[in-house]
Amino acid sequence: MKALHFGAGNIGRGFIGLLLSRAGYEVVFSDVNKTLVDALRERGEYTVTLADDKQERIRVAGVTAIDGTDLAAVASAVAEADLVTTAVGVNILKHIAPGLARGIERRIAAGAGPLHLIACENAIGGSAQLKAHVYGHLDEETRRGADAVCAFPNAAVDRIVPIQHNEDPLAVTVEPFYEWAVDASVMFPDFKRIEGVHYVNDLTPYIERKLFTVNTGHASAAYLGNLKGYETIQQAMADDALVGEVRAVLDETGAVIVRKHGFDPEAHRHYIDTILGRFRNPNLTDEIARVGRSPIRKLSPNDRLVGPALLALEQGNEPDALAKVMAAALRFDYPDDPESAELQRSLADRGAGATLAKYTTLPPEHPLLLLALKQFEALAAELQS
Ligand SMILES: NC(=O)C1=CN([C@@H]2O[C@H](COP(=O)(O)OP(=O)(O)OC[C@H]3O[C@@H](n4cnc5c(N)ncnc54)[C@H](O)[C@@H]3O)[C@@H](O)[C@H]2O)C=CC1
Ligand SMILES: O=P(O)(O)OC[C@H]1O[C@](O)(CO)[C@@H](O)[C@@H]1O
Repeated sequence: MKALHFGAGNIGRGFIGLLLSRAGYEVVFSDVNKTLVDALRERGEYTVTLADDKQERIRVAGVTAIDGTDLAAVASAVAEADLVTTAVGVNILKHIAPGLARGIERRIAAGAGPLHLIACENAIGGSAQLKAHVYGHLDEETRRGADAVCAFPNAAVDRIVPIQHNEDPLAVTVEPFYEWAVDASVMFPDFKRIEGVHYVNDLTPYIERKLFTVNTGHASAAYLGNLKGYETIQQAMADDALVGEVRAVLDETGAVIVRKHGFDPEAHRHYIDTILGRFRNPNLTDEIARVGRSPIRKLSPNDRLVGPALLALEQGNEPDALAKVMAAALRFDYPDDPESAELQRSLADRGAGATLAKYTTLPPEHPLLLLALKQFEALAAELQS
């Protein structure tokens, strides 16, 4: 069995590649990073280290790679695959779509069997977004053919994998915890189960609980930590006042999730505590620059900040703590991050109100933007004093 995985980065090697290899797949990575591709091809294996006291090292063998810029090679790999997964970043899905489309055309022409394509990105409806990009490159008849043999189950993936600073470009250190939930409701019957994957018939509660707790909490620690001059999440999480603010955010998102999906409030409190413990992991160094990266994506309407804040308002609650994190996101000034640079330019040119309206796509008078603007002004006053 062959799995084609797009993105040989931190999650690709440290999570998805590891689980697929353990499940008996030969894993073919597609990546545009030549160093990674060459090393995977030459060595055919890499090591994953678990970031706990034992520092267990796991050898992942039987892997190889193709050059993701070579459209013909990508199409061939898609044509031969038994499973396709991605961990490239949700904004990159459109760039891998042409190769997937050419491969799907070849599968249909050859009468190949059914194929699941699972986007393992931090986003709601990641695989549905991938499908829309791929279908944009197919004609009407091929789309009908693809409907019969391709399924794009959405997924929620959870494992903290910081940016790696190892001499070996393939070595990757990951937290021991992981969770991979996949929407089985759209999968073909009798699919091959992957050990470690949790198949569910309704993914929404899982992805919203994960995105609006792990990712909201992590982004909050990053943006609030950045305001205080911290460089790592571990530094930020050693600041009790800051942890109190992150908890206030997670109380707001927790109320939303518990009410919307009927989770047990006590169990959800326990989930929050576990996650705060994961952020503190002393065996990892996770940079605020990584966790806060792409602030425009993180301020978009369905993402980890605005998404739960809008739901809180719908439920009649004012999400002040979330609004403060939205305001703090505007202060995330990392010139090497293209989205941060764009946000800073917009802030300088248009001001906070218009910038928030542009990137959240909400009307300027929307109650959430008024709350975030109030928080932004309070932050500005605090920083001046
Ligand atoms: N790092 C983490 O802790 C977690 C990350 N995620 C999600 O996983 C995804 C990947 O994140 P990371 O692994 O951290 O990022 P990463 O930057 O380490 O890996 C992304 C990889 O995609 C490759 N890539 C870029 N364009 C490509 C293309 N056109 N074709 C093939 N490969 C391409 C890059 O070269 C890179 O190796 C993101 O959506 C992220 O939100 C989800 C859960 C945890
Ligand atoms: O990859 P993104 O969406 O930019 O955000 C980084 C996120 O990845 C994670 O490491 C795992 O989901 C989170 O802890 C963090 O919030």
